[in-house]
Amino acid sequence: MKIAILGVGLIGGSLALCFKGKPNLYVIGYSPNPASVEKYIKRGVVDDATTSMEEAVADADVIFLCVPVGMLETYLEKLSELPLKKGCIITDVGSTKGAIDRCAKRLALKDVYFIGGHPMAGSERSGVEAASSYLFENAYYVLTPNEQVPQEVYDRLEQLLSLTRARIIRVDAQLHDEIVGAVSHLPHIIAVALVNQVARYNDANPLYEALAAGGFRDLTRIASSDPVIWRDILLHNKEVLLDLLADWGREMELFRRLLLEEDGEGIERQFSLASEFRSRLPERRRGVLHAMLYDLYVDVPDHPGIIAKITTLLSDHQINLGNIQIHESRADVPGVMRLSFRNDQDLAKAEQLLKDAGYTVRY
Ligand SMILES: NC(=O)c1ccc[n+]([C@@H]2O[C@H](COP(=O)([O-])OP(=O)(O)OC[C@H]3O[C@@H](n4cnc5c(N)ncnc54)[C@H](O)[C@@H]3O)[C@@H](O)[C@H]2O)c1
Ligand SMILES: O=C(O)C(=O)C[C@]1(C(=O)O)C=C[C@@H](O)C=C1
Repeated sequence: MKIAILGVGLIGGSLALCFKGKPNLYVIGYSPNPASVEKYIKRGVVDDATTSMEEAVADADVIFLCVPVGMLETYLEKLSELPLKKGCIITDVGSTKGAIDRCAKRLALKDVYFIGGHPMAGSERSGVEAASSYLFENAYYVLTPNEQVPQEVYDRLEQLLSLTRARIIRVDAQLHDEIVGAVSHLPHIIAVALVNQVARYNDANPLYEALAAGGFRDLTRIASSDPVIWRDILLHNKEVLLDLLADWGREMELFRRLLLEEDGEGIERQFSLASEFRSRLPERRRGVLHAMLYDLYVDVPDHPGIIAKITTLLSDHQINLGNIQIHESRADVPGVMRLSFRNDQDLAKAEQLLKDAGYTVRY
């Protein structure tokens, strides 16, 4: 089976890594940029790569469009003019589904099929450098086939996507945009607006930055997401987001009123309601981010070589580190290192070792 991936970035690269090396699968990547093509090959995420879209899609059984949402329609239009293998499935990974779904209907493709797709997994990072074969593990992967897609075709794509170890779910394209607007797009807007609000205060007094601790960081990780990717997503879900922002204004107004009236009970009620709903959210046991479930934090003094000391201690005891992050590393300020492990046993072993070595360990 030949799989063509157009745009081998975070998502395209992660898909490629899920497929590459599997029996009877051949993965070819496409980018108009020769330097990107070279990079895909050098990093070994694809079997081959090319700057020719014609070559990438010729005889392909499945084509994945993994470019920014704003480019998807242009790509689909280009594909509709190329000779493709009969029965070929074209799918995308865009974070909005309505517009591309309407485009596919308009193009009325012949002998090939379009099925919209959207893996509900990602990161604030972008580019093939951030790709991982674990990215989709246990995450939901939405497919939005229209009524013209035969069941057999849908099943073929579903079977291929089972290699991502994601949970495939079928959703209407418009409903997808409404729900994902609320659980993904609106949160990105809020994170960015909050960071920008604080950044303005920080211009006048840099103490804001110094005191921005866990709460601010937890809530705003996604504010570091790629500006172009998110420009396109927001513009392609405009109507839904305008309604959601109006609703958000009402949520904020409620808090304003509770404060003005010094309604402590009302404030408590809001926190209890939120906590109750949040505790019901399914745990996101997925690949790279799955490692978050096995995280611990170590306070690290500002000593030269401290990172090497900790990682050597762990590797000397055969403990595999999934990920490592330094949260603060300014001179004279103790830092916090986040260590992510792949399983419970490694986490427990690491905790004991680090404590025995005199480090302060927290969850
Ligand atoms: N980032 C996420 O968390 C996430 C999650 C699910 C779906 N998506 C969707 O996946 C798609 C890709 O996003 P990503 O996060 O992998 O981004 P990315 O920036 O990592 O990858 C985008 C790819 O498209 C290519 N590209 C960019 N502009 C192009 C252009 N003008 N012409 C041709 N190629 C171009 C880039 O070279 C890169 O290979 C988007 O449609 C996005 O909405 C993103
Ligand atoms: O985890 C993140 O960083 C993400 O932004 C992932 C996320 C999300 O909002 O959940 C972002 C965009 C996608 O289309 C799907 C998933």
